Amino acid sequence: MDGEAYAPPIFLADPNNRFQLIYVNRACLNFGIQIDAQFGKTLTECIPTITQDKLDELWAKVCKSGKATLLTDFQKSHETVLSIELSLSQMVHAGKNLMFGCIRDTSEQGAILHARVALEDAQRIAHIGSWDVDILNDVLTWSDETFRIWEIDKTKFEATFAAFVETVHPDDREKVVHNYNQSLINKTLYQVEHRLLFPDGRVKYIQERGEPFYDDDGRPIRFIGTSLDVTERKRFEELVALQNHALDHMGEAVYLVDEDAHILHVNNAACKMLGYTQEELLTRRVCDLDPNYDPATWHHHWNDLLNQKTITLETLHRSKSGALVPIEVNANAIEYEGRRVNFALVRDITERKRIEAQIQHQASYDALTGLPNRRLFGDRLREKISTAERSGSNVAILFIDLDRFKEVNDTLGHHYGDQLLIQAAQRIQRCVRESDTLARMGGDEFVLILPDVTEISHLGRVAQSIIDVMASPFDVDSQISYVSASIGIASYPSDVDSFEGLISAADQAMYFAKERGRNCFSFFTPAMQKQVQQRLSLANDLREAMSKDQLQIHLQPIVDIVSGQVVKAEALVRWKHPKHGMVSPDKFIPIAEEMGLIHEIGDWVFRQAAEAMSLWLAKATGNDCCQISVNISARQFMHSDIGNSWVDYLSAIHLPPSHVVIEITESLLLGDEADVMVKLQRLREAGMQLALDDFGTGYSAMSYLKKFNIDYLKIDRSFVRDLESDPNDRAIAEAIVVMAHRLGLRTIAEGVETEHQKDILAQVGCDYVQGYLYAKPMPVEEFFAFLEAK
Ligand SMILES: Nc1nc2c(ncn2[C@@H]2O[C@@H]3COP(=O)(O)O[C@H]4[C@@H](O)[C@H](n5cnc6c(=O)[nH]c(N)nc65)O[C@@H]4COP(=O)(O)O[C@H]3[C@H]2O)c(=O)[nH]1
Repeated sequence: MDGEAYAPPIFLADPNNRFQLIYVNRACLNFGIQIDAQFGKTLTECIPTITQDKLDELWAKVCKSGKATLLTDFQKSHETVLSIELSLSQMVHAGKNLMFGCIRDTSEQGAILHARVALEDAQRIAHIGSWDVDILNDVLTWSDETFRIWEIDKTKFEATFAAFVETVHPDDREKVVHNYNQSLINKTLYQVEHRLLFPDGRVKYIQERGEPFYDDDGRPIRFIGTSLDVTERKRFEELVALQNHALDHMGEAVYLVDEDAHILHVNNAACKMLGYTQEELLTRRVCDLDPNYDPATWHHHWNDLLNQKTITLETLHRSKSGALVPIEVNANAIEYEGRRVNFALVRDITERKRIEAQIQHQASYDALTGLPNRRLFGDRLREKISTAERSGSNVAILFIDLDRFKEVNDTLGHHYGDQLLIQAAQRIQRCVRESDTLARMGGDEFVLILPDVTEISHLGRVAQSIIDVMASPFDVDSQISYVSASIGIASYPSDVDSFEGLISAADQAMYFAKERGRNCFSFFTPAMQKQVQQRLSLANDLREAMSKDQLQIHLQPIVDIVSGQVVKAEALVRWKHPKHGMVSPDKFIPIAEEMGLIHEIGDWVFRQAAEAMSLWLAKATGNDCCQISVNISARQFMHSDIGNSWVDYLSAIHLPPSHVVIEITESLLLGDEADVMVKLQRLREAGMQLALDDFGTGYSAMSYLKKFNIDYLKIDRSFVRDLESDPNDRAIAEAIVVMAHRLGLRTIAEGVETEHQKDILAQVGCDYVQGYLYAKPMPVEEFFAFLEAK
């Protein structure tokens, strides 16, 4: 292509010949002015929009000021009309003054201008600048927007690549240059993200993209590209990253779930809770994790959520290992750009569930034995009763109370008692069927529910087997003890027709078994009801017995077996009940113990006995070694400060303590040795003596006798009773006496009713005798009369 192709269209016209065209160049041909065919035409014929007058006017202007311009339209072709600018001047050619004209297509320039303005606007709006590197000349051209993004004054910028690099954040320069060079070398797209650091400390994020151009020899000549200000996007991304970071560091799991239960997002806590990776969870639906949701129930749940906006529920999610994790879900329906999602906060409530279960267990089970407690027993019994009602069957309960447990507990300590209860529970459990319920009602009371009882004899067999398993000794920390069981049996509906009635009936039957001598069972009978009521009313009346002077002491003489002299007396309490007459201490002492009245009663008996002794001393002639003995129960001894108050009292009434004997039972010596020792020692140091009551019936551990400085052994009535007929009892009595004497103790035989018994006791060397043979216990006045009569 020659140079004219790029030259602007120019012409020469003769002003003196109606502006006839005398020259047009080839650019005019391209422009649409046909020179060959049209040569010799006037300018107005070629460009009809210019009139002759207008040309004259323009020529006059050229002649005057050297140049003139005209904007007009030009019908280039049938369809195209151009806006053209004619730049006119004069030129002398061949002695003629000619009009020289240059034509410029302003319509194209306008379009370019318009396009450039539009591009600038677009760049400004989009924050995209453009740049162009002329590599050969190291000239960098920036668009206006690039300058704006860079916040650089056009006029003050040295437009080179090096100058551009200088504008980049120092930490990012290396990366920018590296990427630029790599792109040039590899002929690849240039992409980089870098920062601009402004003098005031602000930072902008720029994303650059560019493309290198090469000449035919492969040399890079040009590099053009764009710069996008991504600061806002970056800040948003940072914010999103921060939010994700925060979500990932939340203790609670977060799920984002769509309408179809697809998991859209989960945080770290969710992954950790279920053992899945985030990718794994994002391929799952809630229905895949939650056994409580299938697509239908999920849909239902979704609708509820949309209605209520927020729902809190408990469910289970299966972890990767297959374990079910109990969770609490706080689901929130949220809408984002028309899309509804469930933003759920999910908490692992395994620990809470465990504690709840534990509390539930504690509320229903006895902590010591692990058996159902009174509450659960109640629920189960009600359940069995209603089943029995429907099926017409019988439900029985066995009320089991451990005999002498309180004594063991008081004397051997609570730890011992607890361990014994555990062992007892295990033993009873061995006697029952799977369908039976054994519960602990508290203390030493157990109850057994036996549903579907068809044969009453079965109940007896179960009760007996329980009694049998209790017979073997209990061994706790190598300390042996014996505890038996008393059992009461009642059935629904054959004995009673209510829940409460059944429990009370079995309880009454159990008391009856106790009264029958313990270690046995009793079936409920209506007569028991009456007895229990009596017992209850006794308990009520006992509270007032002291204040209403209904208690008395009776004295029973104790006789020296050799001299036949009354040398001692035992004080035995009596209750003269206004309605029931004399109530035996065997009946009311246990009630007093249960009610805590034993201390008051015991103190009162002691003082009465001490006063009686003082009187006896005052009346005695030459028998100043006489003594009075007072019973003290293990409970009374363990839970009171008897030593000091009694010693004080004796000194207040001027009675030498040597005239008092305290009768204790063997069980007392098995307890907290140190405490018992101290208390007993205090009594002995004060001068009182100690007698061990009911010897032979309990533990009969000889070692205690010496250790606790016992003075008298009282041979129990049960050995004395059959002395005449049972050679064993005689042997036992003799053994006790021999052993006691060896240890320096003296013996008192209780319950001596016949001369023959007395003779045998004398033969075996017993020291003292007490019993109906001499006298029954009698009021104090009678006792003195009895003494005088002798
Ligand atoms: N069959 C028969 N019985 C005889 C004979 N000689 C005496 N007895 C009875 O045997 C019991 C002897 O008292 P214990 O073994 O200490 O047994 C006493 C004692 O353990 C307790 N007790 C009585 N008074 C008190 C007291 O003030 N405090 C305490 N803690 N317990 C007492 O009540 C138990 C029963 O006392 P009691 O009914 O007075 O019964 C007395 C007495 O009346 C006899 O020859 N034949």
